[in-house]
Amino acid sequence: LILNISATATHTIPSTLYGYMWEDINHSGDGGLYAELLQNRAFQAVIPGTQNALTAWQPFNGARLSVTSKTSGVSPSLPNSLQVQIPQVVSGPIGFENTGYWGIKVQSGWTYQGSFYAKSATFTGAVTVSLKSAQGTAFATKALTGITTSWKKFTFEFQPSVSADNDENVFNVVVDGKAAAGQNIFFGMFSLFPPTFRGRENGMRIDLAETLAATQPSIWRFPGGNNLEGTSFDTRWKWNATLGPLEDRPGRVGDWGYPNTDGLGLMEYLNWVEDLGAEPILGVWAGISTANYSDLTTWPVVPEAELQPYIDDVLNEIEFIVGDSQTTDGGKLRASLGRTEPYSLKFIEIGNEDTFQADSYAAYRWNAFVSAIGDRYPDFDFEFIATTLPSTALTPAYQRIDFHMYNSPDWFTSNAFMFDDYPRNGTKWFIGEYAVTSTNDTNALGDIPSGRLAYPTLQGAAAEAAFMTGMERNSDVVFASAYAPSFQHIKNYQWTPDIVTYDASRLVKSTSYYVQQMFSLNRGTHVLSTTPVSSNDTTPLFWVASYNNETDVVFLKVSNTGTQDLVANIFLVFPSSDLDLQHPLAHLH
Ligand SMILES: [NH3+][C@H]1C[C@H](O)[C@@H](O)[C@@H]1CO
Repeated sequence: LILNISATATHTIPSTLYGYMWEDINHSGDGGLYAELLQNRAFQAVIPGTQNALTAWQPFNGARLSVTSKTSGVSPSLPNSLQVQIPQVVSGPIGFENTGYWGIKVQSGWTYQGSFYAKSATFTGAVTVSLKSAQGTAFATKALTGITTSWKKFTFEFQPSVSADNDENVFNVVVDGKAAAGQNIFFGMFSLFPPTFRGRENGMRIDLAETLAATQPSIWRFPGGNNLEGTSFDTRWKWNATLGPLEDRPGRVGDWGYPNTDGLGLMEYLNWVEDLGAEPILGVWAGISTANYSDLTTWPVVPEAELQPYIDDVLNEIEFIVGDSQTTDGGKLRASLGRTEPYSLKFIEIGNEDTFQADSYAAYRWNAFVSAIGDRYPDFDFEFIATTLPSTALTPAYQRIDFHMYNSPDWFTSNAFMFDDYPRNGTKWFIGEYAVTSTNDTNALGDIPSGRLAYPTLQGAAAEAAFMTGMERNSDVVFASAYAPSFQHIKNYQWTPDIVTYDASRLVKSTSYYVQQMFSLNRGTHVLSTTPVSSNDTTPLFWVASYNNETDVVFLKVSNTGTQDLVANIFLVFPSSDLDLQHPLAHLH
């Protein structure tokens, strides 16, 4: 392949071009990026007496465990407690254990910080907590005393003496059998954290956070995705239920079939986005919930006459994020939670993938939210992003639209040029979710036997790269993009493929991860046009040239989607007329 790269820059490349879409799916948040080690830590969003109320908890040495709301909970937001009944006849330590999110990493030298609430009408003895292997080896232990008849919070920290050689470890809680015989003890709101990314309290798991940060994302779309929407209006993601002390966060049943602790809440997300140096793309709830995936047309929609409370909710969420800490309620609340300075917020996405209820989106929902936000915040030049079909006419007309692409390698390669002749009329696209999901050209979201990918593949990553060259070349109309979904806990997931797969202590970066990293780390500021001057067949090759006018570097990104072991000799040819030594492109890196 011989390419002519023009020395004249075409358009600028927006700084927001590469980043992530994020929602708690596949235990990407709880059990993933959010560093809490104990699963079902506060018995949130579970029904006492049902099987899953005790998810991740198990008795030790014969204690009888049950989740109850009959006794007052740790807080109004956390009505459920763990009731531990100690048999009449028992000797030795007795209690219960948490098995974590399918394991707990035990690392010597780490300081683990933990807490729990306890009360008992009769028992006043010591409670001993420890990290233990499944075989009973204790790595770290702490005894706590002072249980009273009313809830009391116990905090502790400990350092494992040695690292465990696997993740089959438990957080073990015991009392002395003789001292507790025949008695009831109640526990609630457990928490156990390892060290976190940048040491942030209630923060992120270091290895996973570093993996995402290492791709230098410049946008972070959150909190969803379907997980924004809720399986009912009342179980939608509620920004104000994800703030403040963990005792004040009720949690919810997420849209992906497991309870969300909401410990990774709005402020944790906004702090994380700042740590990444990225722009938040805030998804706001827009009046539909995902009742069931089998029939998308039945998803309930808030009638126009009942929309105002949800609009007010969004206005208050935005005030919490950007409001003045002296003069606005939202800003004062934010300051009271430790953040005086407003967060930066530019992009607001109205809803998520609202293509199944496009009529109500077009008829009133889009307009209602955009107008209300614009009226309330006239001085903020928010960029509103629509999430319905691009063909849907909206009032006001959308300037930016989020469209999702999950398809086969062939679809991505044959659509790599879809934006080359897209009208330049001011409308800009956010490919807010995309991935090669299947080798099946006619059913990209089927099951594995029908071609669905369990994990990203080299073929898929090369096809994604081909498509990305098109997005970058046309980044005057594609202002942002995000592979999705991001994370997958190998022990419990709902969607494949995903860009990073992990368990309690290890992670695997996929081929698609490295493609995202390559495109994101090697960014030009301007696109350069190219002309192939070779005669041989270039169909399997896709490329984009760019120039960074700060570092004075020319980038040429090439994807070889060919199946043969095609060797591409790439010669960068500059027309001699352009090659005056003063020209910024003369110093080729
Ligand atoms: N159905 C996909 C589209 C939706 O927005 C996400 O929640 C899902 C996986 O990323």
